[in-house]
Amino acid sequence: MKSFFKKFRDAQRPFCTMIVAAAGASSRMGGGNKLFMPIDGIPVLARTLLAIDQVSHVDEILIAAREEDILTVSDLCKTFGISKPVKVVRGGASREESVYLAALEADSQAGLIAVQDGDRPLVTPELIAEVVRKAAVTAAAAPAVAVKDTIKVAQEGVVVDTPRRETLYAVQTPQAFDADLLRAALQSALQSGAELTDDCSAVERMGKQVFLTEGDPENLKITTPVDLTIAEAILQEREES
Ligand SMILES: Nc1ccn([C@@H]2O[C@H](COP(=O)(O)OP(=O)(O)OP(=O)(O)O)[C@@H](O)[C@H]2O)c(=O)n1
Ligand SMILES: C[C@](O)(CO)[C@H](O)COP(=O)(O)O
Repeated sequence: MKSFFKKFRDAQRPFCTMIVAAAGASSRMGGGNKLFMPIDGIPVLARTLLAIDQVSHVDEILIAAREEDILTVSDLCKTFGISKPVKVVRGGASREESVYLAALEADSQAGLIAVQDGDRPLVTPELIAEVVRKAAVTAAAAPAVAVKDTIKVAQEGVVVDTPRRETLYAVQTPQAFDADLLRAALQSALQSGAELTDDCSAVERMGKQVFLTEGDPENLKITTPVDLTIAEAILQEREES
């Protein structure tokens, strides 16, 4: 933590590495790598990278990809003219492992590491910048939207609890952290075998506070085929407005 604040003082703002998690199996998409599927002619991963590339708070991009996709991902960065320094590294068996392996490759100056899902192509540069700014003063930040549905906790199909909706948020990416904190938290989570679905959870396990910024309902994750259709519709609406 001390080194983070030192880097922040020395450089006005900390050097920020953006990890893009792109080493998944796309199993819920039901065939093909979703990250290369086009939305209005531009592949999902390219859209994500183009948004990140516009954010002045981000200094380098590290993409975790499956071994067999490393060349394709490097070519995609060239084709779409990504201008920030980019490294493509081999991902792991789980999302956490992919992020941890990439975090080990971050530039030694990095005071902050942000983590973006490769499959959130409608993320905006403004949302990214806000999360990074918040993490620079809190050490851990993530965008979230209040849930609209009533959420049930159930076991074997039977409801066991109904948490108060005012306390519930759907968290998105990018999630941004002090670099040393994130590496330590992911290492600890991986060693303990904890199964986590986001990076904040690893930091929460360390007893650290995570601060929420305003998420965007349009920052959807492309998970199943219908999400491609929804994303196309959102883009069309953005173009018309
Ligand atoms: N071992 C893994 C698993 C996931 N991811 C990435 O983490 C993001 C969020 O994961 P998810 O949406 O679950 O993607 P997949 O794991 O590819 O999807 P599925 O669970 O349907 O296989 C994706 O950009 C995915 O490529 C990763 O980098 N490494
Ligand atoms: C990190 C995440 O996008 C936050 O909403 C989400 O938890 C990833 O989940 P997945 O199961 O890897 O799709």
